[in-house]
Amino acid sequence: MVTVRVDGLRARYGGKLALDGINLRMGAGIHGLLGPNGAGKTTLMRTLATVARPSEGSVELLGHDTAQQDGRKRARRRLGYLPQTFGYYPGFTVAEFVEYMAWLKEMPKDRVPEAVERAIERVGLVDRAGSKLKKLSGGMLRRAGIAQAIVNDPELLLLDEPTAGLDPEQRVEFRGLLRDIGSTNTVVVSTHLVEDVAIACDEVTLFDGGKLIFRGTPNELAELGTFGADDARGGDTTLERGYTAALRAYRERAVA
Ligand SMILES: Nc1ncnc2c1ncn2[C@@H]1O[C@H](COP(=O)(O)OP(=O)(O)OP(=O)(O)O)[C@@H](O)[C@H]1O
Repeated sequence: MVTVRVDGLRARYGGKLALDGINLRMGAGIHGLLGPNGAGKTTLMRTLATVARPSEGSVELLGHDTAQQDGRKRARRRLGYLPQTFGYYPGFTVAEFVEYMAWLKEMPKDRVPEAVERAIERVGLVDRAGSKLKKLSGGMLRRAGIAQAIVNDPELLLLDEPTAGLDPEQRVEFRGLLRDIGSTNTVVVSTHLVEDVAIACDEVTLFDGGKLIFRGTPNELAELGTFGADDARGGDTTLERGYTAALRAYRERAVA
């Protein structure tokens, strides 16, 4: 089932196109968004989260047309979003923060306490549930951010650089959580880390300069790198070389 349907999406900041003619379909599973700085990943995430409005094109989420106010409202109740940088009240505890976000998502009141407890447990922060956010380490704060994103059991989960600041053990646990959620729901993860994509994602979408330049499985991206195995500049793994090869091929085509 298609849960994300994007057609002819353009996003402009002033005169600059941050996303240029994006067409995309996604369903259940884990989808990785890759690309160099400024490729447009965060802009796409913000658009899917309905925080940013497209300059052109249409975005349908879980069957709701986000051009309509009512469609955005309905979609928001069913999605979870971890922004790259997120605002919070530093004096809130982890539990208060997750509860507050559940309230913003208009969750039924009687479901909130159990949902908050479960979300905090799933990110491994039970022993810090009563700690103020300002006292948390960067990795713990990010886990609190993930907890608020999943508190409503979102059918569409959008995570912008979720592994930034997580240590290796937390990364492994986080990937387990992603697999769990991605087995039935749509998860979109933006990352700089090619290895995160290799291990966790079912599908990779690569962007450069606001354009979608590759879509396929991690294996298909890695295959692009097998021809440059002796070219150390392309990366240390076949996936890194595939990533570099896809970017180079696109840039060569764009110049020609
Ligand atoms: N608020 C803004 N005002 C003006 N330009 C912006 C704004 N936000 C993003 N841009 C521009 O839009 C383009 C896409 O940026 P975006 O943050 O979506 O890329 P990204 O792939 O997430 O990059 P990064 O990997 O560095 O986070 C860039 O050229 C960026 O400079």
